[in-house]
Amino acid sequence: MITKYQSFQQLFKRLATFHPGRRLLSARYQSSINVENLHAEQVHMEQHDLAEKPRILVTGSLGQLGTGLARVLREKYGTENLIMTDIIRPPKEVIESGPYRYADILDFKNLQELVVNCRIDWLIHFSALLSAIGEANIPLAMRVNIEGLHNVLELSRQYDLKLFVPSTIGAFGKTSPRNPTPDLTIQRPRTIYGVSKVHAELMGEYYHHRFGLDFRSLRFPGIISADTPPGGGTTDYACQVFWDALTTGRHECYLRPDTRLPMMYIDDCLRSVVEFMEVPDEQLKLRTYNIHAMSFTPEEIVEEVRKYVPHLEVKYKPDSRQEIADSWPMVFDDANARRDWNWNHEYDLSGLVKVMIEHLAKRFDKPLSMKQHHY
Ligand SMILES: NC(=O)c1ccc[n+]([C@@H]2O[C@H](COP(=O)([O-])OP(=O)(O)OC[C@H]3O[C@@H](n4cnc5c(N)ncnc54)[C@H](O)[C@@H]3O)[C@@H](O)[C@H]2O)c1
Ligand SMILES: C[C@@H](O)[C@H](N)C(=O)O
Repeated sequence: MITKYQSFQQLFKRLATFHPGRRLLSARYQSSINVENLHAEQVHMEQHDLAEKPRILVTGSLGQLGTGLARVLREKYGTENLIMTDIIRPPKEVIESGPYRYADILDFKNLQELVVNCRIDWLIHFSALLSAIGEANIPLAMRVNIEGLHNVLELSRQYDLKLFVPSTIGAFGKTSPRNPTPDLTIQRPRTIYGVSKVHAELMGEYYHHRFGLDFRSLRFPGIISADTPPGGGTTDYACQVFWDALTTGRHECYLRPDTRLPMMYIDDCLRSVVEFMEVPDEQLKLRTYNIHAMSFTPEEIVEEVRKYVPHLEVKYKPDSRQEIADSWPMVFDDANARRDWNWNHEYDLSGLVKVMIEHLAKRFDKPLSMKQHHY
């Protein structure tokens, strides 16, 4: 009856390798004793498995990164396979774009129910309080960033989920080498955000070694996007400057003009998550990798924006975010990501400015003039 596969074990092994919910299959096949039915079942399971894509739950999906990631993942894995969650009342377009559920990262039972009822295979954990907003509400940041992480780690262990938790340039501090900052070095951040991210990196690595959890993390630079506004970080100025350039023509920057930080355009960031989640486990030498694209100062990005908006006026008025920025990497060393899973960015500073200006010009209905693209 078993034609292509020599034995029951061989068939089970093959099916188990390409099914994301390995435990379910293993339970099903271990308890199956009707060898007569195996051939029919094999054909059925293979068809099913080839068509099957991972079912993914994204926490904190209405933030700067989540909405775009949901769009990208839905294109790749199917609309119904991606469940967006957050504690925010969703706008109409989100409700119309696919499944959305309320999920507070502090409510373990509710998350558990979602994982079970929606048959989740991958969990992408985006809920967090970012660096500046975290300093403004440390008790809440500890709950969301640390207790929240404990919940997703436990859920992922119990249900054998592949877990992605982003880390950040903020996971380093003044005592880390800052130009460039390698993957493995001193990490003594001085923000609750950074401390919670180092905790996440270490806990994920621990769960990986202790329980075999497929934990993956990328340390993102500051992410720049035109769709959803950033959520209270230290790198937000690099998004705001575009809005201001195309609306008021005036920008007040809360960092000194020479503050150098690593940055990345959102399309590169979202692509990195998709590519990284698909890398075979045995190819990964680390559970957390730095990824880099470009590095610039406020005065450098302003100079580039002025190529499109020459009348842009900028004032510099450093505030408490300056101290945070001064403790972060200036340039990320991402050689390991490039070597182990072929990470590569597409957007440099001029590419970033061009695409941001094009997006926002459309949004604010300001057509690009032919002459040097100036407004
Ligand atoms: N944006 C960046 O520049 C950047 C850079 C490095 C790393 N990251 C990381 O990427 C992830 C996403 O960042 P983002 O920029 O989209 O952040 P964001 O602040 O824009 O979004 C975070 C989301 O978490 C949600 N949230 C807050 N409390 C919650 C709770 N109790 N339960 C469930 N959800 C809750 C918020 O409603 C929000 O939608 C974060 O982990 C962040 O640390 C972001
Ligand atoms: C860098 C990143 O983690 C976030 N944008 C912040 O500034 O807090």
